[in-house]
Amino acid sequence: MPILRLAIACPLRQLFDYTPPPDLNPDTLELLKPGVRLLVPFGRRQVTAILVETAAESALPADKLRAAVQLLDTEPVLTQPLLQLCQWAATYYKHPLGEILFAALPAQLRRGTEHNPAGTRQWRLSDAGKGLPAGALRRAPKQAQLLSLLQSQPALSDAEIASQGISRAVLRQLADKSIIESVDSPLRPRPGSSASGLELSPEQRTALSAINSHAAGFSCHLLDGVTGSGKTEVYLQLIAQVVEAGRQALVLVPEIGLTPQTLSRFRERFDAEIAVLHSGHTDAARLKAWEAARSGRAHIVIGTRSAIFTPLLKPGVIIVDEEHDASFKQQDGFRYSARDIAVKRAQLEEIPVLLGSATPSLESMYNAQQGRYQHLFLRERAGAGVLPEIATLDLRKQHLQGGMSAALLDAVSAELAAGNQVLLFLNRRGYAPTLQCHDCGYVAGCKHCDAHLTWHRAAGQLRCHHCDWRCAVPRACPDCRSSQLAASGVGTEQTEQVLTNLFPAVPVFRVDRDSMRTKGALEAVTEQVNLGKPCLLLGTQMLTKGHHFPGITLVGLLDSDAALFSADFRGPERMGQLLTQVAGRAGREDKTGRVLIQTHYPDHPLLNALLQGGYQNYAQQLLEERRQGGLPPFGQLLLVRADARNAQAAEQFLSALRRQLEQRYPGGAQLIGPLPAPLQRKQNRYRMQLLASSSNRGQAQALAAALISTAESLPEAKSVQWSLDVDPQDMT
Ligand SMILES: Nc1ncnc2c1ncn2[C@@H]1O[C@H](COP(=O)(O)OP(=O)(O)OP(=O)(O)O)[C@@H](O)[C@H]1O
Ligand SMILES: [Zn+2]
Repeated sequence: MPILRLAIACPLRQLFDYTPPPDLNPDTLELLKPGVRLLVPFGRRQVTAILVETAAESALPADKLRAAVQLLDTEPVLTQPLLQLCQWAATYYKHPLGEILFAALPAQLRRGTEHNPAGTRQWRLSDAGKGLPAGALRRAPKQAQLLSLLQSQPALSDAEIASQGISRAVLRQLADKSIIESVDSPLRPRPGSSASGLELSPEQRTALSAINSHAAGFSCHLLDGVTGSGKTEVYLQLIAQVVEAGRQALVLVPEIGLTPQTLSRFRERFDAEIAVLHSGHTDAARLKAWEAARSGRAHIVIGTRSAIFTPLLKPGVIIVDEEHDASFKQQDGFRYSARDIAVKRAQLEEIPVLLGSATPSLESMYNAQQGRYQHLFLRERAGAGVLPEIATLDLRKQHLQGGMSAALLDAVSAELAAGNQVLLFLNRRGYAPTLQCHDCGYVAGCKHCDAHLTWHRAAGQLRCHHCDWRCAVPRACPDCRSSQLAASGVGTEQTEQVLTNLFPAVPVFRVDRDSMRTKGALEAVTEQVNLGKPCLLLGTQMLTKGHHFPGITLVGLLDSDAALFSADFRGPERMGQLLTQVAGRAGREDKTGRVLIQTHYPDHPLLNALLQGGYQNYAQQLLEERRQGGLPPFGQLLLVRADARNAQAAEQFLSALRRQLEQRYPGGAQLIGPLPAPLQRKQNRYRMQLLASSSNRGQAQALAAALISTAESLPEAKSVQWSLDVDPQDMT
């Protein structure tokens, strides 16, 4: 009997040994392939487990080994390369494999429901079955009937077999005799499955053929194309080729990029099955999409971050759109980068991967410069579009209405009068970021976090944007009883009100998390805007990605100052990306566009570098600074976070961790901290950090392993919650 080495969804970084279910007959032992699920006793419960490998013996004594209860699958739910990918991720991110594998499964399969891909599984004759003569198995008429059916047809589904009055028992009997075998419905090439694409520009053609010249085997390409340069068109034509060759394309988009507009662009182009994986879907819908991907029925799989773990029968290409986007990094639990995992997956699946962006991350830029990725450029806008002119508006000493200067408002009204559309960007929702007492200076703060409360005027509430705590707006100052409570700062709700008053004749569409909460709200706005009539679009980050509004000729950025003074070392990179992406919404077709950036610091060196040199030169300058600072991509970072009910406990844990590491690895690593997190108290927990950096990857991996084993052994760990973030993106 083989020993089954199983992964179980629990925080332990180990596999668990079991013996096979006792009632499994010897012929079905071969069903025990890595990637199948089993039901096993675990403590006093029964849980679902995934077979990772089999072994001849176990380190446990035989009487300590427990038997699995039931085999749940006849086919592995995770493909071999995917299993390998998860194992790689467990090692790289130092995260328990069981949790990673179970996160990769749809919820229903995690719970241990038997997996019966009804209607999708197909059966065909095995080689042994093909060797049988017509009319064989005469003594078992039902078996003979199924055999003869399969002798006349290449494959039949479960449903088709059942419709012939043949029971599952008969099917099992033939399968057990290895006369028939199940096939996942083969993906057939779909020639002509796509409506013909646009005629590519020379740059687009060069990019596409560069990717094609590597089509067999692994290769990684960075498609670095200015906003509106037709990157999506390159993806679509690449996907068409992949689908026509009978393979599947996996497309990752940022969380807010998976808009109905994006999807309809794919649906219009392809007469192929598209599976969409999105956290907003119900469990049942997710399972269906996942199954379509795994069985090979779906030709195209589109999803956000976690879709990178979707099993594919015949992968042909992986595309990561807006590869710089922060939402590709998971910020809690299993803290992985879907972009980095995409590259690893392509390597394991031996297929090309394409990372696309108008504002590539410094990591990808550097990888391209080092020759690890092939750098492909689209320097011009596609079709008739030209890149917009960008200028700053000095806010100093200006009178502002709803956060807008007279100069900006003049520009807005001129565009509207000319029949054009305007987009205004303000990355702050609510009416005002703070409510302040004019008499004593009191500022309303969250009870549970070190943060100000945002005033949501329409709702009559103050809300914490960190923990979502809410309370009614006080009538008087809680400190001095004065009634002089006033808004300080401007949020989208306030700007919307000002715009509605100033431009009563044009519709104002506000797009932020509050106004777009209801299903279909964003579609409704997009539809209105695409009618092309003059309108004002006002929004947060939600408006920056995946949107193509051809009628917009003016983009205004209301407040760019906050981004200039970020505490995070990635702040300048994010600012450059955000400004470039927002600006890129202007003048996307035949109309030329203009961008106005409001700031109190028109001479700020970062702003000037970006506006004068464009994102490419700006990024180059930032890379140089990172090199000098030994920061990513030149060094690797590991961030240990700890939080506790009191600040001392978190600090003591991290100090102890630091001391131990210094003793064990003198001179091996640079450690900074423990330091308070930028938001030190959140939901009544005190948060501290210890940052470790290393100049090479091998060393960083060894250090990460040491961090984990040391932290797990510290007695101080009992009173804190802690986690390790490998390649942290957000240091808050
Ligand atoms: N070869 C082409 N000929 C004519 N028009 C094109 C061509 N390629 C793309 N376009 C058009 O140009 C516009 C912008 O293209 P697309 O949305 O693909 O750009 P993008 O680079 O993906 O944009 P983003 O800035 O949103 O990342 C679209 O309307 C598209 O239909
Ligand atoms: Zn709070």
